Amino acid sequence: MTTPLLEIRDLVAGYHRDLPIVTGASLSVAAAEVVALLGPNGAGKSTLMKAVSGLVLVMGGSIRLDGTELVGMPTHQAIAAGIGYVPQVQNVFVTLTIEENLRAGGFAAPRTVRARIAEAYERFPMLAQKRRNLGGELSGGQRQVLAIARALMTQPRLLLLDEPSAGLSPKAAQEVFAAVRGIAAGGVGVLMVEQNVKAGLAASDRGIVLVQGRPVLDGPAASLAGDPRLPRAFLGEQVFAA
Ligand SMILES: Nc1ncnc2c1ncn2[C@@H]1O[C@H](COP(=O)(O)OP(=O)(O)OP(=O)(O)O)[C@@H](O)[C@H]1O
Repeated sequence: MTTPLLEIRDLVAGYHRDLPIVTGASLSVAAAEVVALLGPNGAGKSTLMKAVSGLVLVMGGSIRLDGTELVGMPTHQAIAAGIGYVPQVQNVFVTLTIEENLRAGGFAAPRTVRARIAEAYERFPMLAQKRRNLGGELSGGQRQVLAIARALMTQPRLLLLDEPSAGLSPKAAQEVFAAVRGIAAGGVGVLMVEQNVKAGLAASDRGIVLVQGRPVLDGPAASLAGDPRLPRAFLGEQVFAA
């Protein structure tokens, strides 16, 4: 079997040493795969993403990207190793132009910024059209696209998206999901937290349900969408992986 792009084993992480939020999570993401990370409010989805990005305390376990251990790496090193992270809120600079936002996203690799911006404009023509507009002038969906394009400026191998469809109309959400599929088609692995279970799974290859800090279901998106254990897990019932 080939090594997955991201391999998390027995991860324990949180904000205080004596209060783990992620309580022993194991999961993987392959290159070119979109994985939806689902689960009830407070399950620890965002905390898990932050652990991969080096933004919270890791008390145990391992997080490997293409075999390289990320635990203990500061965020800038995790980015250099191939992690791209789009947080749920405040993910664009509202007082900077679109082009300045992209430039800021490429700070870690200044020599390739121009080429990356050209790529971003090719992938997302809307950003090229609005390059001189401020981030704060974009619609919600356009902001998400900018936030994703900004994260792509460092050419990540794994993209972590925290609720990219939050607050968007169904049409805008579909546009963001289409962009995500396009990015994965280029070989990038995507781990995406989603509250919108149906649309999130429809845009993903696989789904993982996190409850109280650990995955309780993990399977192909299409079969998980119709799995009766899915709503039960959200309601707090104990479910067991098949
Ligand atoms: N900065 C923080 N300091 C301390 N505790 C926090 C912090 N951020 C989140 N938590 C706690 O961690 C737990 C999990 O939060 P997290 O945001 O990871 O859940 P989630 O599954 O992403 O939920 P949601 O869908 O509501 O965003 C919650 O109990 C929350 O109160």
